Amino acid sequence: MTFPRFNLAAFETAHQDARHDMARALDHICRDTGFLVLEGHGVAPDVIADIWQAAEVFFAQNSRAKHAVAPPYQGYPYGYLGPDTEALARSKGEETPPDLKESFNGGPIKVPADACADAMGFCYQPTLWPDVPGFRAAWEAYYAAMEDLAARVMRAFAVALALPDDHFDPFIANPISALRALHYPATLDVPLDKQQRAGAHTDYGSLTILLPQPGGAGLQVQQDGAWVDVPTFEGAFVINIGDLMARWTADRWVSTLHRVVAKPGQPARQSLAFFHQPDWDAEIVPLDGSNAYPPVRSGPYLMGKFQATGV
Ligand SMILES: O=C(O)CCC(=O)C(=O)O
Ligand SMILES: [Fe+2]
Repeated sequence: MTFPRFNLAAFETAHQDARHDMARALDHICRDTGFLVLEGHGVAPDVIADIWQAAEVFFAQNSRAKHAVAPPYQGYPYGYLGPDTEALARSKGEETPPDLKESFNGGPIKVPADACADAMGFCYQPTLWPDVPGFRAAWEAYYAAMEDLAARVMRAFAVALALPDDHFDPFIANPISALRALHYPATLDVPLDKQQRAGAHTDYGSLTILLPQPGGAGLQVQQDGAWVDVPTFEGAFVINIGDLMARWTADRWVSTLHRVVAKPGQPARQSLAFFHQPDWDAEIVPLDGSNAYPPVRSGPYLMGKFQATGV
């Protein structure tokens, strides 16, 4: 399969017929694989290089330094998760050994003044900043760039769904997205049975913006029962649809099962995943007017999903 690509800047500047054709192509991709390579994103190379390097420095620290920013209690959504703490396949009810990875997680930079108590107790808990020079500034700059980019992608999505381009704007005024830096240590031996770098799962939210290790292999999507490699392109992101968007579109669009495969002798791999999530109170009702799914609020929906993956 040739992996679908979409150029956001070309879409945004296209006129009438060309724009319509691109929107149709985007709709097809989201119905078919729900994964695409995003070009023309306009994120400044410095913003990417700075967070990439800050994450490398963070993960290169010893375990004690990393655990200094571990979640203070179980269920705290942010901080450092060491090896043996997460198995993503459990979100699909599959019992597997823990994923061969470690991660650092952070939440929204701005807290709205009227956030409710449940939101304050979950997604608006503070990000725990590691003692790595320049980390916080690099992280916040990248997070802000991802928030802007996700809003632009949501506009393209609206057009692809034959809606006004600002349709989603009121739902993503104060998004509760999370940013996750991932490090997959080099694999020496054969992993345990069913053990992966990231077990097969779907993402939870509206869309994910992934920056994979340049030239690195391992991310795979399931297509017709087979695992297909996702290619990496220098300077491009990988975008995928999450469960909430599939639900929003009444399953017109697919939230595709994916994993990061583990094999013996792999070099270390790093990636950054931005999980875009509409405002806590955004009510997600099927866009086609059907009753395919009852309404859910974005925040409680996310909280419910979050609980299943700890080991
Ligand atoms: O690291 C990657 O390439 C993908 C990770 C992923 O799918 C996730 O964390 O949800
Ligand atoms: Fe994922």
